[in-house]
Amino acid sequence: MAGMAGGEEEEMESLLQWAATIGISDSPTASSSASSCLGHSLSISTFPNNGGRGMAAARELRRGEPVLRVPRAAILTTDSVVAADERIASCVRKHSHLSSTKILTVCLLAEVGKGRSSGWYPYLVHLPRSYNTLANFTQSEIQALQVEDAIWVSEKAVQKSKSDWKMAIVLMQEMELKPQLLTFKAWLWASATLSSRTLHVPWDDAGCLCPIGDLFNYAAPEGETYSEDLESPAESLQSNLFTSVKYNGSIEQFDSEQPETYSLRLTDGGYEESTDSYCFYARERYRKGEQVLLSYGTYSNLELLEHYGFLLDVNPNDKAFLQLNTDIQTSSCWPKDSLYIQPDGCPSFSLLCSLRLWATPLNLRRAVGHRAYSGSLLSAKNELFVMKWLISHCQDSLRKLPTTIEDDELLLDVIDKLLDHPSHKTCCELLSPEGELSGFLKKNGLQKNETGGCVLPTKANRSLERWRLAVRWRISHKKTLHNCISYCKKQADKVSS
Ligand SMILES: C[S@@+](CC[C@H](N)C(=O)[O-])C[C@H]1O[C@@H](n2cnc3c(N)ncnc32)[C@H](O)[C@@H]1O
Repeated sequence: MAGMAGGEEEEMESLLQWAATIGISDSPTASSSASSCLGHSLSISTFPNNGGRGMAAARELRRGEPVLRVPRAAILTTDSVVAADERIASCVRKHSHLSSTKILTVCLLAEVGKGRSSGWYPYLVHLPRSYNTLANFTQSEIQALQVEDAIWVSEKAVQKSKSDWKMAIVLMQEMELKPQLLTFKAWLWASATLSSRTLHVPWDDAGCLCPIGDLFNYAAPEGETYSEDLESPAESLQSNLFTSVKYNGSIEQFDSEQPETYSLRLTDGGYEESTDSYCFYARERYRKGEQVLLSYGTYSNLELLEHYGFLLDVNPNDKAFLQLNTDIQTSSCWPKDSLYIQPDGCPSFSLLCSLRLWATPLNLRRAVGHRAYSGSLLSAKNELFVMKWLISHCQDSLRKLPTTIEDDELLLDVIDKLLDHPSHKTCCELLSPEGELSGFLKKNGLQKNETGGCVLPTKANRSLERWRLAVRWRISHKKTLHNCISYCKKQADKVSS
């Protein structure tokens, strides 16, 4: 278990041993008496810059090769919790009007409340203690996102968590959960656990918690071919699931001697009814020691932050939305959420089409509609107008934001120093700057004389991590707008030459 401290490693060993006894395995020749469920295909390792704790290839893995199987008996779903406890079952029956995700959240808290007597205890103790999903952001951390849309999404996430908790509290009281499990803090923890870790199962929209299977970190899907029955990104978002791309084969083929079939699988994993187990496959070829990643679905950075509490510096699926007036939004029939700028600065197909139509006089729109919808340029004059409008709109948006990319990068540097060397002399030196940083320090009660030479309190440290995420998010948003300006300038030159 590369990169893990001694105690942590021992605890992890007990989880891997428990997992083996309940039939979780990364090997075709699984044995419930094995001392670990891993070792044949995978091992647990730490990837500091790529998700922290994650899965490493224990040997060279071929693309499409099965790497892990988790039997249904091991996964935690509402069904499995309820089946093991008649008292929980009867309470849940009385509250069947609650959404499946709220019920699973309550079931998770109920299992946590059982302590060592929970069948999933060895798994539950290894869940993260805290999360950085948007619902966990404080008002000042939300404001650090700077962009109105992103602030709105974050505030909505916080409000939704609060109202979900209020709706579920009666059920939790009836279950007689311990007082500390009835708090909003506990609810936030449980709902972030589900949001960031559940996998899709066909029988419950809330999904499942999958021991060991939820240790894969994320890689964005890029140019992969999905099977037709895959949920759309919107659907998978709605149900907060890892998107599990289904492989229409059988786990009977969990046999490393079938290279040709592996290359046909473009799958990460999914629940397979034929064997009643969750199965995971290598999404690409991995060398020994490399991190084995899973695609949870197609997400923009704001969506990753909302549901998983992280973002990618390079995310091919990121989207920057501009404030568009209603005339533009209604000039075509494209939905509002398809009107965005891609990370390379190129406007989305729908945005370009809408702008070209909007820039066309009303009485001529019908006549050029079919050309606009097929993605064609309408005229040099029209294109030039659209490009100039985009340039000035991006410049305006950037100007309205309180800081530049350069300011943000400097701030990020300071935050990194504070996180890396909280007890270092530099930490004290960093405590004097004006603006955002001094606001943060005040908010956390960290005046210069109070931090000299000591470690940052846990609460301040976590806040700093979330603030860092907000600053990284706004940098990537601003970069996209700058890229759009460059893209449009080039297009405008091309059209006018
Ligand atoms: C399903 S868990 C993966 C295992 C997790 N690292 C753990 O230690 O339990 C998903 C969480 O891992 C982290 N994560 C996954 N992929 C990541 C990535 N590419 N970069 C940063 N964090 C990532 C995020 O905190 C996310 O919410």
